[in-house]
Amino acid sequence: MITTSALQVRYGDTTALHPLDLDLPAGRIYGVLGRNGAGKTTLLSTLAGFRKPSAGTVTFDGVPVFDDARATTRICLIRDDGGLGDGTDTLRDILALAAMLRPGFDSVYATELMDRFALPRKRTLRTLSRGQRSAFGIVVGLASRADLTMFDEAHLGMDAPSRQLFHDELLRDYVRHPRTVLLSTHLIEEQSPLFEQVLILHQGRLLLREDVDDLRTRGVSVTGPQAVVDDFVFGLTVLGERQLGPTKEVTLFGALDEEHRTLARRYGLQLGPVALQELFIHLTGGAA
Ligand SMILES: Nc1ncnc2c1ncn2[C@@H]1O[C@H](COP(=O)(O)OP(=O)(O)OP(=O)(O)O)[C@@H](O)[C@H]1O
Repeated sequence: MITTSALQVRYGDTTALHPLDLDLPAGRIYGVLGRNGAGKTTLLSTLAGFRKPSAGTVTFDGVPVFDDARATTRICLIRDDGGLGDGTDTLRDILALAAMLRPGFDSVYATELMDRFALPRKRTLRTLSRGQRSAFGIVVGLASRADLTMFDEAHLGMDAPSRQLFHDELLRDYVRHPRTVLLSTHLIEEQSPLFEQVLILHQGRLLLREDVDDLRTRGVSVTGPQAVVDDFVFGLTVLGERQLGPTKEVTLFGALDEEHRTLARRYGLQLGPVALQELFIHLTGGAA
């Protein structure tokens, strides 16, 4: 269990995290969402013990994470910049170092992943492309098998097939070796199938924490002939709309009451799930 108590982080005059009390039980995959500057990187790097809290505490199974190897050897944070040295080491050397430092590191699995991502072991990190560097970070993050594994926008620059491989591998390895995973991302629709629970940060505060399945019920899409849909949604909170010829799809915020469900059936309107991204945009203040 990772626990924060009145955790606060300031950079000079900027408060990146307002006092935050959070318990994250082990053995789940959490999505950490938030707009630019919401505090995601600050939170993850503080949970990893990379950054000292300005106030409050972070503990992992009761051990303070900052400057305590009992906790930090069990935690792995992969950042969008890789964070794997100055770039002059070869991938082979970085993997050897990770194997030395991390008690759970699986070198056989790392080799398997290196092949699957087609990464060249003898090259230095700085000679890799952006996407290859990210893929290498993913290899280190997965093969570390750390009890708390965090990926902070770690997929940056990776192409769609590589990201798919990352997601498939994460789920496959998570089932074999359950651990706590935090994924910070702006690719909400793409990564949401991985999440069990979502944390939304907004302006340095925890705006929402909810199981993904519950979050999805906070909205509904309505599809049907334009005029009928327009009548139906009058007075309701519209998040977005799409038109395809005479058919219109409107995304609504809030669960529909029984009266509206009956009306929808009567008029032959289709009700469906809503994209998490649309809910996220609405909850964090709209597209403006
Ligand atoms: N080293 C720093 N010095 C001063 N302010 C900082 C520093 N790092 C972050 N901040 C500020 O703290 C706030 C939170 O930043 P953080 O990087 O945690 O956000 P984020 O949610 O990860 O954003 P993004 O999605 O853009 O990566 C922002 O207002 C940011 O400008």
